[in-house]
Amino acid sequence: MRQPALTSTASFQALETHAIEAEDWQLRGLFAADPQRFPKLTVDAAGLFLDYSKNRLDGRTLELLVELAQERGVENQRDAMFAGERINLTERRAVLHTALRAPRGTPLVVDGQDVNADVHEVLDRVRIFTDAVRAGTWLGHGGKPITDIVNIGIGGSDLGPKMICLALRQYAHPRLAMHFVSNVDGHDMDAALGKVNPDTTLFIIASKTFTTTETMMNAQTARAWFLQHAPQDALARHFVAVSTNTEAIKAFGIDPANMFPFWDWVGGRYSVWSAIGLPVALCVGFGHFSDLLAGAHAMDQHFREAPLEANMPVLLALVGFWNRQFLACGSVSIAPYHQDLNRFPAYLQQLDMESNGKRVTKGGQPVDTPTCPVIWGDCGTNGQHAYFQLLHQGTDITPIDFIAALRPGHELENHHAALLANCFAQSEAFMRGKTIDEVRIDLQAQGLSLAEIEALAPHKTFPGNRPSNTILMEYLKPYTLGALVALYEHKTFVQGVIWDVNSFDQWGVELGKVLAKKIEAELTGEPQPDLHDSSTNGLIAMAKAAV
Ligand SMILES: O=P(O)(O)OC[C@H]1O[C@H](O)[C@H](O)[C@@H](O)[C@@H]1O
Repeated sequence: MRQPALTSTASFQALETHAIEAEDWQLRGLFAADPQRFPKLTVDAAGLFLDYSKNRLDGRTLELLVELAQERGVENQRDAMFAGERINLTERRAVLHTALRAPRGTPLVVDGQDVNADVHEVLDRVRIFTDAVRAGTWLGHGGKPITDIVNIGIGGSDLGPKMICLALRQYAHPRLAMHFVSNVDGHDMDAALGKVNPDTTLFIIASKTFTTTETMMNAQTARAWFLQHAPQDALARHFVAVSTNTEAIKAFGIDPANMFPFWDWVGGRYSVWSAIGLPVALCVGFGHFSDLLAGAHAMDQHFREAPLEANMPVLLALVGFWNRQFLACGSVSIAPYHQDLNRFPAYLQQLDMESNGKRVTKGGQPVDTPTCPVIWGDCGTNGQHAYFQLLHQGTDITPIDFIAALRPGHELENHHAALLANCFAQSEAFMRGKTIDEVRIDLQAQGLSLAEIEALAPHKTFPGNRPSNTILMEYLKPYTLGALVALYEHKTFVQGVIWDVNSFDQWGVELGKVLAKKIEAELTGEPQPDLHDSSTNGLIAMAKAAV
C-alpha cells in the first residue's frame, strides 16, 4: 500500500508543532525537573540496557513518536517481514534474516518451502565442518591440521564475520588465525598471503552473488598462489565457498560438497547469521555461534512482542528519527567503549547507510524529509583525544551512541573503572556542558585577572545539551553481541518504515561498478577519451604513464 508523504501525516505535523515548543529545552533542566527521568527513559531487553534519557525529549515527545510509528505501519510491516512477505519490492524478495536465527522446529513456509528446515540443514553442515577443522581432523593436503583461515569477501561478506571474530576474540580457537581479505587492492591479499602457509590454510570464498569483481579477483589470485605450492586435487581440502550461486561456484572449480549455501532472501549486510558466519563458527566454535544466533533471536522476539513504547529497537529508531528530523543532526557517532568492538562502527556504516541511504520512497517519489544520517565512529577512549573536540564545541550537533560492558573480559587492574568513568563522563559532559559562569568561577579560583578571565571564558565554555544514548551489557559475550547487532538491524528497519524507503536494496553502488569496468579496460588497453570528462581522462593518462 502506498504511504502518504511523511510530512502530510497527522502525527508528523503534531511532532512539528511539538518540536517548536521543545526547541529551547535544556537537558539539564529536564533532568532537574524530573528525578525519575532515568527509570522512565531506560529499557531492558535480551541482555541489553538502553538509556535514552540524555536526549532532548520528554514523555509527550515519545507519545507523539509512537503515534508516528503506528501511523506509518511499523507493526504491520514488521509482521510482514517476519512472515516472509516480499517487502524488498525493487528486488521482489522476502527479507528473512530473522529466520536464520529462529530455533529448529519453528516452521516458516515461504513459496512452499520450509525455510526453517533449510536453515538448520545448512547449520548442521556448518557445525560438522567447523568441528572437524577445530578438532584438527580436517587435514590439509599434506596431512597437517588447518592453522589459518583466509576469508575472501567484501561488504556484507566481510564486515560481519570480521567484526564478530574480533569482538569475540576471547573465545577464539588458539590454533586458528583468522585473516580477512576484502580489498581489490593487491596489498590486502599480498599481506595475507605473506602470513600463511599453503599446506595449512583454508580459504573461504564468501560472496552471495559470486560475481563481485573484487572477491572474484582475490579468489583467483588465492587459487593461483595455492596451486604454485600444491597439486590441483589439493584444492578440495583448502577451498570452500559460501554463496547463493551454485553454478558459479562449480565454474570456479569448487566442489559443491564444499559449498555452504544461503538464499536470496538474505541481504548481504544481514547475512552474518547465515553460512557467511562460517569464519565466526570456525573461530569461536559452533556452540558460541549458536549463542550469537540465540541472542539475536531474543531481540527478534522482543521486537515482535513488546509494545512500541517499551520496544528497544523502536525507541532507538524513534529517538534517532527525532534527532535527525528536528535537531537536524546529519551524522551519528558510534562510540564503543570496548576495544574488541572496534569494527562495530564500520559494520553499522554498511548496515544503516546501505539500508536507509535512499532518496526516493518505496513508491518512487522523492522523500520529503532527510533520511539516514552519516554513521561513523571509533572506540572510546581514543576518539576523545581526536574528534571529540568537535562533538563538544563544534557547530554541528552529533548524537552519540555509547556502548559499554559492565564487566571486562580481562583481569588487569584499574583499567575497567577508568574506561567506564570516561564513558559515563563523556555522556554527562555532552548533556550538561559548562556554562560561561561556571567557567568564570573556575578561572577566578585559579587567580586569573578579570581581563584574562573574559578572554579565556568563551573558549572554555561547553554548550552541552547534546544528545546521546548509552547501551550497556553485562559482558561482551556471543549472546549479547547477537542481541546488539539485531537491535541495530531492527532500528534500521523501523527508520526505513518511517521514511518509507526500501531498506533492503542498494542500487546506489551499481553506477561506480559499471564505470570501473570500462576504466579498467582502458587502463589495461586502449583509452577511450570520448567516454569521459577531462579530469577522468587526465587521471587515466597518469596511471597509464606510470606503468
Ligand atoms: O556477497 P557479495 O555478493 O559478493 O556482495 C558483497 C557486497 O557488494 C555489493 O556491492 C553490495 O553493495 C553489498 O551489499 C554486498 O554485501
